[in-house]
Amino acid sequence: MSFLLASVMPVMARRSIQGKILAPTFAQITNKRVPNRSISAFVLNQRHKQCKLSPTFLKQPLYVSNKPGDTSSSSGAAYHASANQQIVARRNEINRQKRQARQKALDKDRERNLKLRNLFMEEKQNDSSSSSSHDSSSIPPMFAVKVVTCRTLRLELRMNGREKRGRMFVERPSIFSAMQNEGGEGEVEQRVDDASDDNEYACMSLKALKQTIHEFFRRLKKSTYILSASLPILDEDGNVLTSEEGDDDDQNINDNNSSLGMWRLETDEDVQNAFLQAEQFYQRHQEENESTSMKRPTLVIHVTKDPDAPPPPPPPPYLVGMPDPLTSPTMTMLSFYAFPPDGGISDPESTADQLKRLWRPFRALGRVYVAKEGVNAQMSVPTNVLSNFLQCCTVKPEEGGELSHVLGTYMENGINIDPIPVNMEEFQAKPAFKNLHIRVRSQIVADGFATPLDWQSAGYDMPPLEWHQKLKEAREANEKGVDNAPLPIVLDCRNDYETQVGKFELAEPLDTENFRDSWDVLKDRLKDVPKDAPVMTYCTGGIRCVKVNAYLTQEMGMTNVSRLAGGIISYDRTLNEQAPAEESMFKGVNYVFDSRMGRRITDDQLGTCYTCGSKTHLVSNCKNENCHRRMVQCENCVDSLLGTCSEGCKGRVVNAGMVPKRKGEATNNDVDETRQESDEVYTNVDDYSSGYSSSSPSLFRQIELNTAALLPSGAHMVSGAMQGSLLKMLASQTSGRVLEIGSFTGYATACFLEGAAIAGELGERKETGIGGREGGPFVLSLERDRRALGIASAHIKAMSELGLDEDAAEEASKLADGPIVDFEGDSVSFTYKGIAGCEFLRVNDALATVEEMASSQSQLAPFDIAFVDADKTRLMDYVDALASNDRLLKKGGLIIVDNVLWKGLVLDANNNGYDSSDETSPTGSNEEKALLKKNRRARKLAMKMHQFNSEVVRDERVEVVMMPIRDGLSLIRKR
Ligand SMILES: C[S@@+](CC[C@H](N)C(=O)[O-])C[C@H]1O[C@@H](n2cnc3c(N)ncnc32)[C@H](O)[C@@H]1O
Repeated sequence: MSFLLASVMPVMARRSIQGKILAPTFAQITNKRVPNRSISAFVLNQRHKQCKLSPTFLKQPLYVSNKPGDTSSSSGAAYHASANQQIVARRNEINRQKRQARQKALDKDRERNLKLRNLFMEEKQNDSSSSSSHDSSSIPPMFAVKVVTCRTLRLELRMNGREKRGRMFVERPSIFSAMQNEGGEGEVEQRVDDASDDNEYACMSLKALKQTIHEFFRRLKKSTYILSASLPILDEDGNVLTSEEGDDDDQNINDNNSSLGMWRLETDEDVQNAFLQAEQFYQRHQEENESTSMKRPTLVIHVTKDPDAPPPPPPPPYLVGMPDPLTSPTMTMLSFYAFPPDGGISDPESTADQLKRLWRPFRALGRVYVAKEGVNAQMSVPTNVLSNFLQCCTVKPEEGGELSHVLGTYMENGINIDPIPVNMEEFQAKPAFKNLHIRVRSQIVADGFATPLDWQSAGYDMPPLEWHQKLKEAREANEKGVDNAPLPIVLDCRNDYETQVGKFELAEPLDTENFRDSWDVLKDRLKDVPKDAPVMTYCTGGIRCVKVNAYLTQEMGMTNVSRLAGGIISYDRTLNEQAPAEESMFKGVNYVFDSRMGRRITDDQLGTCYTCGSKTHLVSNCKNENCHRRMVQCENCVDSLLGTCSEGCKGRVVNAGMVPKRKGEATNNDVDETRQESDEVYTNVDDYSSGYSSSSPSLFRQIELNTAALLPSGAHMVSGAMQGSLLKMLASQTSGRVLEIGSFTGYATACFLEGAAIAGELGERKETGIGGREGGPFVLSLERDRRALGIASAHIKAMSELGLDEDAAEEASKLADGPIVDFEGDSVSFTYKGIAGCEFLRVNDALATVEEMASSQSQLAPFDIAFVDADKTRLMDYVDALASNDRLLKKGGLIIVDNVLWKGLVLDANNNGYDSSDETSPTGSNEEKALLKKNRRARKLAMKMHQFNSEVVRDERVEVVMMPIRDGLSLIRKR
């Protein structure tokens, strides 16, 4: 009977089935206190112990270990790690090949440019030494070629600017002089055979000419065209006249109208003849004109659409007559997922490419995951092409469809379409998505299973109206107290923050922080429940319930399992469309995963404000970008805490120049539309200064996102964009040797490494090559937490292999799927841009290691910068160790200490000191002050920080500049 009781728990119950508090009040949070004395005793003991435990540093081998993790374990984590590794390996290989090809092209370009530059020099010399009589030996070593494209090609290939026409230079090999001298055109045929080695010259072969043209007009590669040539038309000063747009009428050229002085280039011989004619024309012109602007032989090449080329295949029927998506007045939000049968998708990479190609014409935006098991998409599509888009996803191959093996009938419950399209202006002001990201993942919903279940067998897919009826009946039976009625167990399979603001009546939240945690909760909840008990599950769009119900039926043997078809989104829409008079059984807000963060279904306020405990329906993310906590927060607290989650984060935003959103960036606001703020206007100088600082590369943002996903409680510790950019810039001004104390997830490490590489590239490269312990640009980062190190090293691995931009960010984004792979061993090393070394060292206690480094005679070359960002209670000890030894930190080197403003609380510490009477009787009428004072630990640490600041500024060995950036950064220069 207990499960029946649980299943009818009152909607507003504050405890979940796990007994967890649904949303802690501020008092609950701050009541978790650690007795003061035990903190300092613990620190002292640890330090004492760890000094003895940390002899490893000097024995560390200099080795590079990028080996993949152990996948021998049979756990779900191992399975996904191994699947992920395969994808990662493949992606890496593709990227490596792309990089190689890019590099090859660049090298070729560079070589060519160098050659041309030399030829120009030669030309100049010839010019100044040549006599006024123009013999063939004074012919400049380059031809000028004017390339003009025809109108059809321009339109077809959307060519613009310099792609329409342009001038290029091609080398004139010595063979040309020989041809001229030995009888001109008639000899050409013979010459070509003799000069087969010279076929790489654009003036000698059609292939080489086309290749050269492609280097300038890259889009031409996509079309079939013909080449024709003509001699230049000169004005009276000998300037080559530019043809007007439209001169190069396709018809004229296709007719090969020799009266226009053009001739087709179809063979190598044609090409050589054309260039010979250009040269003869040049010589004649030189002889006839004493002074002329024509500097070198010039040929005009006309590129025209080939009339005999096969016509392009007809567009698929769903594109025929499609309106221009850019003219759509609204955007429609939609979502769908598919689990194709028979082993799913055999090649997710190529399916992802196919989706990109097929969806490009619709100008759709969104986030799409493709994995072997299927596709999961959340998108915004211009409403005027919505029906075309839907057709593209579902139409059969015989009707021109290409996606029916992946989507089509395998799309569970079709496509969930939001009934109310978003006005385009509104959408642009606050875009739900900014791009179309189609990403390959090991799973479309990370579940943590060792082997995938059969997703085709996942219980009954209950239509929304039937679901509605069932819930109504259950509510009635519950109210009447009908004992024997088989009340269903209604399970809300979403995470805790989603259920906090809205759920179905009678539903029990699983209250997980992560979907992967669902299985233990389900086992526990249903352990005493008969196998045939009715279980109804739901989630936002239905995809998670496919997995939950597959688990319930296949792993737990439940026989009467159903799920809400299309999830809450479909329920909401169906009820509105088909039974608008019915009262919704879902109350509150349906949390959604785009920047809207929620759709309000009823006015009920189910959420409990994270900060004050009052009722609300608002969901937001903390405005402190280093925290970004997702939370339920009432309007009053949003106002008083300036959209942050705590006084600490508010302090950061107010007191420090931390990075709020950039100009034009989407905000993750609450669901109340009236509360949106303008992205265009800066209202404080911190926002303004970050908005007008150079933006950070994508990888850095991804490191923040990964940290928020994997180690959310520490997300605020990440240096962040503004501070990170400063660290990078400082490192770039030194010789690039940085000691970081406290790596965490590698944000600052990545910034320093970038700075070190810049320093390495600018400075004189050391004989030793790549920087390392013994010299050169090098970042050594110390950390004790293996989980953090696992993540940090994955980030730096992506950076060293793929750089800092989209590719690296995409690679790093895969980490967010988890699981966290703990760092194994003592150290790992990387090389960035072939010049800067980076090493993570796992230590027991960073201070002990630093002291050891300072006192030993190691081979370690001195550092330029030491970033002290680990434990905050022994800062002066770190400064002592670093200031006392020039072999560890150079004379004149920088010690950078983070968090010196301690959320602004150092002001209190400075003015009032720490008074323990505050603990029992907080004073002051101001609510903000009262809340602050409750945070005893923060205040004690602020006191410590204030003591450090006071001590270090008086220290004769150093000079201090304290910067109010982010949480306060002190630059301490060793005199
Ligand atoms: C504030 S975070 C570092 C953030 C990082 N520097 C960044 O900018 O992204 C502090 C890190 O120091 C580590 N840490 C704290 N005390 C330490 C100690 N005594 N020895 C080594 N690491 C320590 C913590 O595990 C944590 O990962």
